[in-house]
Amino acid sequence: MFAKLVSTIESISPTTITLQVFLLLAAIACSTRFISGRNYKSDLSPNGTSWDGRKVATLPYWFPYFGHLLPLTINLDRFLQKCCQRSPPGIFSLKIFGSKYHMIFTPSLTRSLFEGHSTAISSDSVRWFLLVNVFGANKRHKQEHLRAHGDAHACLLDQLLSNPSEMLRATVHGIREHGPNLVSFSDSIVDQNPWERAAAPIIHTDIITGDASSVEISLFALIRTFVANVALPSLVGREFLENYPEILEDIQDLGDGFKYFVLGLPRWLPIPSLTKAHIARRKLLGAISSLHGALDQLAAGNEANQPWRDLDDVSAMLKGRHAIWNAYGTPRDVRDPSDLSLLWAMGTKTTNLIFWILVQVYSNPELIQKLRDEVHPFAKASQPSQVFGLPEPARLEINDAGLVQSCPLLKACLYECLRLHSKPVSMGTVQKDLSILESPEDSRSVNGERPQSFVLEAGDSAASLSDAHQHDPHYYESPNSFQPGRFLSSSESVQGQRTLVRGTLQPWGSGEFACPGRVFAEQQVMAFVAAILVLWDMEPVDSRGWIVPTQRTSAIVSLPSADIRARLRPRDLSKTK
Ligand code: HEM
Repeated sequence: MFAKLVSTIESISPTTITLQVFLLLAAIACSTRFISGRNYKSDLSPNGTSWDGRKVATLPYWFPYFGHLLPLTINLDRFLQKCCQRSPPGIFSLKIFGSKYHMIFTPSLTRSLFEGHSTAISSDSVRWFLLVNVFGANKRHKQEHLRAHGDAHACLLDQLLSNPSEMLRATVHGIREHGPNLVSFSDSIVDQNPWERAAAPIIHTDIITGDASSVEISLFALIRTFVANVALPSLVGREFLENYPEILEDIQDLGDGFKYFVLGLPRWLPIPSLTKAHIARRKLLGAISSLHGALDQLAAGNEANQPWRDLDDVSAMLKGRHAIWNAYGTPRDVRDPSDLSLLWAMGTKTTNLIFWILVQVYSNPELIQKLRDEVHPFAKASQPSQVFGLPEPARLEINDAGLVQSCPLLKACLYECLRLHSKPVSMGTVQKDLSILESPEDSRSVNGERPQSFVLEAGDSAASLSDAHQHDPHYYESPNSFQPGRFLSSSESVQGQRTLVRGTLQPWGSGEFACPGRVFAEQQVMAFVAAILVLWDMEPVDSRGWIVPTQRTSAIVSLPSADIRARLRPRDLSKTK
């Protein structure tokens, strides 16, 4: 009997085995697709005659257990976009590794979940997942992280949501000091500012006078490096950037590997941006660890160790969290990644956003004039008279509170750029069965039927895909064009101004988990943009005029897919009001 079995197996050629395995897999895939497709159709039809308490339909998939993993890995953005187009109810589910992920892209369903059920949804596991997978925390120390997290997060909120925060004051001080030196007109690398060196400057001279008249630069490189150089010291102190001059490249490399970290791809895969992201993360964590070591020395009453000398300008937020972690005995491999997540947030999201606003605004001469008129009372540039025949740099005054309170058009440009160029995501795990409800407005806009409610079960995960809503023509007319006016009220307020109306846009995420840096981010973006507007004229080098670059996805705020060259010249301040 045994001999017969062996001879039968031996008689099967490897080609036959491969074919049989292939046929078996194809049969499994086809039947999985058939069954999941049938379930999808039945879940899409109303629950009996009722639109209430519906199950969320899971999109059909081919492979059991892995579910939608493959198309998500191949092209995450494109796949999610197609899923949204296929899902009339504004919500759909995906299966990954046997778990259910509800994806919501209708504003009222998002609000109903993240604001209406904030106690029934937890972001702890998502937050921990990102801290481990993206920022390199040690997964064995989850309990230690959870013990200190409440206090460390409260310290962060306390500092970032206070108005004006210490970090905003430091940033505005930096903008005042360095804004007039965005480009220095110096052709010696030694005399150029770090942000100019990153932007490959070429100085153009006036044919008649022979004087330097404008500087040609790579705009994204200039703005990113300038903003980061001015803003990051408000968090980690100036010495951090002096001791680690390559920090911006490392933050950028970490950002480029973000999606691979999220997907949990192993380090050895031959993907160049994944390898670079690992190296960058190790260097960044090393730099933060060194700073924490110096803070430990100070806390123990000693001198800070080399290379640190003066840590007075390190933010109260960073020092406060450091003290909290010391009190809890939180291990280094949890606290360093936590601070890295902050450094990354500050070194990418606002820098990218400021670039997009400047490109959109400078490409519209009428808009730029309106903005300059609006910000004039709160961002004033003046030219001091020459001393001993030497030209003095322009002087800048900024009233950040005035900008935020009284410049609705500038704020509308900020929100319109967030709508066009950001992909905010809120995620959480459902803790107990719950039901989320669509608003009548959304049901009219999205599916033209009566409002529906959906049931989510404990243990499922849920995420809001605001990007789909941000480009939905049901909510935003001509959704791909830049129209800041859509965020302004149609009538004027008592003070004779139109006011900002954010409507259903939620660029900072939703509910309790929304971005804790939102107040600070909005204030600093407005201060940077206003300062550049009042100090600098800008024109594109491309003879076709300003061309807003296409975007490539980065976590939250997109990157331009290619940089653009622009010419900067200081504004003639004698002619401005
Ligand atoms: C244009 C600028 C920014 C945008 C569009 C933005 C947007 C977001 C979004 C959508 C989230 C996820 C919220 C959620 O889960 O619902 C988030 C989280 C976060 N953001 Fe921002 N953010 C910006 C700037 C900043 C800045 C400047 C900081 C720090 C100073 C910051 C710190 C954080 C932190 C720490 C979290 C995680 C919150 C948590 O773990 O609960 N963000 N941000």
